[in-house]
Amino acid sequence: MSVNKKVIRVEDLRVYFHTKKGDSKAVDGNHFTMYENETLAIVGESGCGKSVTAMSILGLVSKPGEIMPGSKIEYMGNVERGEQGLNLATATDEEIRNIRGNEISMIFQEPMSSLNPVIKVGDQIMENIMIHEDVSKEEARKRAISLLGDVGISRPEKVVDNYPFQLSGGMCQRVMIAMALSCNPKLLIADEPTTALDVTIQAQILSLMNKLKEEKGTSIMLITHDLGVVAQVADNVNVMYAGKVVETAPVKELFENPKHPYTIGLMNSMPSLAEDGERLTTIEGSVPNPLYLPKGCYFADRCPHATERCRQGQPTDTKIKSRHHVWCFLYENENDEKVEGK
Ligand SMILES: Nc1ncnc2c1ncn2[C@@H]1O[C@H](COP(=O)(O)OP(=O)(O)OP(=O)(O)O)[C@@H](O)[C@H]1O
Repeated sequence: MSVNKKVIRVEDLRVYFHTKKGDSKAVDGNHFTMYENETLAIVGESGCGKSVTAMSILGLVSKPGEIMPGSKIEYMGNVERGEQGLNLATATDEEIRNIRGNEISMIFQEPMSSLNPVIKVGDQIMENIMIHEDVSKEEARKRAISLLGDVGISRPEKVVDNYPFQLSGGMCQRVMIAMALSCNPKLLIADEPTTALDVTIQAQILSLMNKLKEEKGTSIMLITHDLGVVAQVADNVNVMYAGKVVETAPVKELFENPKHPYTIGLMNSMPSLAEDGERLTTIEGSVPNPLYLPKGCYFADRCPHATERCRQGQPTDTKIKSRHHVWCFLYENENDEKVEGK
């Protein structure tokens, strides 16, 4: 059991895109809890609903998308202020604006497209500080320089007056992180933050995120395809498939004792996890179209263990041990039996 405080609790989150062909169920019953001072990695193939989950927390789902009634994204930051938890799924735009960029902030994969090319990077950081806090321009500039230093930018007093195009991709990503950190967020959402960067910069950014968690107690959601990255920085992992979490566990437990056939498939297909000379396998088939989801387990068509039962109904939560849960019929009667092949 974690002793850390809860930062966000997601229950039955459903996000549908209402299209001409019908409802595309991008997220369909997602649930998880995030804690202070912990990094939760969300992994899964493209189209599994990772980014839409993040966008929901940030109140950035727009039409034709809709966070469906009954969904709960309870933000606990308010509880510390003596208020009730705020359900971000139903909060007003104003309530979300007060929190976004401030208590909850985000870094995206493409820093260049998130930074404004015609505004100096320092001014962009200062603006974010001044929107949320009552500080003078001088004070905000001092903070911007100090933040640029914190994220490992040398000569921050010079870089503060640079435009994004004068900086490399890695530097821009650091600027984005500085901006995301400018208001000491309780929750940082990082969506593939290192995918576009070379390995050296990637390692630096990941260690920066670790430092942030340890020093400030920030709760971090890391969205990634890369299980190698997960192994380096995550405390807990949610494996998502077709809009749902299919397995959740502390990182060491997940790597040592993966249960869901999809998790095992992902691990067997990761070059970064293979031993030298070990043959990589791929998971045949593809993620189902969220417009046409099957009646039973969404993974059944690709699963080597699928039975008729799996095609007829949805698996429910099986607890393997504390904080390790799996949604798979293989485990419904037995608590700790391994799937062959791992
Ligand atoms: N504006 C939209 N209209 C219709 N469907 C959408 C829209 N945005 C996202 N989707 C659908 O939602 C599903 C989940 O997308 P999402 O971007 O969350 O996946 P992801 O797991 O983050 O993938 P990736 O790793 O490629 O970023 C996808 O099937 C996608 O087609």
